[in-house]
Amino acid sequence: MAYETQPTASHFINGTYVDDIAGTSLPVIYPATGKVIATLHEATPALVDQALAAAAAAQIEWAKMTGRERGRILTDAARLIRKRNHDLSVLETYDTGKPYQETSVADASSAADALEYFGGLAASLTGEHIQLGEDWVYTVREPLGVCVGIGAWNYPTQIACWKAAPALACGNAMVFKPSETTPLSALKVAEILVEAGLPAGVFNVVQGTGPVGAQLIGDPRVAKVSLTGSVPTGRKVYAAAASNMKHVTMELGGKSPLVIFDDADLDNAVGGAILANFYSTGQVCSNGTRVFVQKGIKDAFLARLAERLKTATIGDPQDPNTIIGPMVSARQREIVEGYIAKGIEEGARLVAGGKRIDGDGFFIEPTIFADVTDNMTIAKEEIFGPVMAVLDFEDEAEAIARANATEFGLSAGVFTRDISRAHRVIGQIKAGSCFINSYNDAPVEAPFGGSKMSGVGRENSKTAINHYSQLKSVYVRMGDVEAPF
Ligand SMILES: NC(=O)c1ccc[n+]([C@@H]2O[C@H](COP(=O)([O-])OP(=O)(O)OC[C@H]3O[C@@H](n4cnc5c(N)ncnc54)[C@H](O)[C@@H]3O)[C@@H](O)[C@H]2O)c1
Ligand SMILES: CCCCC=O
Repeated sequence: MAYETQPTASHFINGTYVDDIAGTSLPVIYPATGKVIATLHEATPALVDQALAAAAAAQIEWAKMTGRERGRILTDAARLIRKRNHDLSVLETYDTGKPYQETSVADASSAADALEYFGGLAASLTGEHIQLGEDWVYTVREPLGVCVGIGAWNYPTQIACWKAAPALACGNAMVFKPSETTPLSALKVAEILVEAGLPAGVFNVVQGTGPVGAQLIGDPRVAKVSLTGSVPTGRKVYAAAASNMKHVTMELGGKSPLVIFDDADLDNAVGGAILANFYSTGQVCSNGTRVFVQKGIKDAFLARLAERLKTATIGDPQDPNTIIGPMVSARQREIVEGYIAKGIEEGARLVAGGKRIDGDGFFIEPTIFADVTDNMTIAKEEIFGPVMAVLDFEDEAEAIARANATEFGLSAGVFTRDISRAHRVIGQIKAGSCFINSYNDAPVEAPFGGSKMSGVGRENSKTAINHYSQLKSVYVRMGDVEAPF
């Protein structure tokens, strides 16, 4: 990769880049060309052990610092990230294939938001005083210890910081394992944190596939595991963590509903459906991929959608004019193609896209199916690609029942001008992150996460602090102890 600010080795442990060529080779493929742009190595068991030992040692001193001191380092790192937004966005685009037009506004900047927000909170993380007559209890908010973060490939920089920022603010240390598909960006986050003053060992990055993640989770030094990934991986990670009673946060997949009523503003509804399906080439966990459109607006909705889709430039993701980039990998594109074939086979009406775009990169056309029914595979399973399923509905009660008929519960959206109906509908949908006349906003100030099979716990907001700290209660008796004998 002809890119001067790329990371210089595979892992970042104890404040510095390290490598061990004994680890299995991990080629990094640029999704837009299919070419190998870097070759990293998976962490060997010895390197994983080294990272955990560094984290365990560093955490003790890090937790002794005041919240204000810890917060200042995190906010300084946020400033550095913002200053280097261009370079980090170029790197994120190499890592993921997502268009620079997106990475330059949504990835490094979202990471900086998290560091800034939790850096700001760090000084105010306190316990409370509970008066009980003349006795009293005080609580102390303590860090958990060493936390493990495991990332998916769609938002590598953001995921690293959504996990690291609250963890570090609370006085924990972290070992982060990025997805093996997108290993580059988290290394730059580690480098910047150290440049901002983070003590060596507090944030470490090790590369690898599932077994590296499994070694991290199984280690007795680890107190908490936060995973962003698919439901099948979530089941394994949750089970492994549960056997040793570790804390968990699970940010998993979804098949979220977006309900568009007849009275919705047409262009806003179409815009919402675009944001809910084609951003990041459809590789967004919270995407509203089941688009329920009320019968009266359906034809106008599909026509306007088709018109707007024609204006989406597909191509070189480093070109600032490109709107839709490639899928992250050849494998992910094959999965998406499999779903498109299934949609056609099961009788959905293909109204746009559906084909791979010839060339070396992993490009595929943004795809829209209409006349989709609830029992079709494309309406039931997470595709994680640019495939929108449009389903018809008649009335509100039907839309709510069908929206909830899924094992997932990550997100949901509703478009209507009737604000009472908007709240009534969202109030009945079982999902963690919901939108009214909008879609896929994820400000750091608001909790983010899913219900049902989509996850456990929440990232972002003050709530995340509860997932990276625990309370110690101390009872103080002012009088004599009355014992039974
Ligand atoms: N809810 C959210 O916030 C959110 C955000 C982004 C992506 N996702 C979900 O992530 C999925 C796509 O990402 P993906 O394909 O990288 O997911 P994945 O489940 O295949 O992998 C996620 C991570 O888990 C690791 N892993 C795999 N097996 C493991 C094991 N046994 N032990 C420990 N770690 C293991 C992988 O190496 C990777 O780093 C989608 O389902 C998407 O919805 C969810
Ligand atoms: C909108 C941010 C979603 C993160 C998950 O993929």
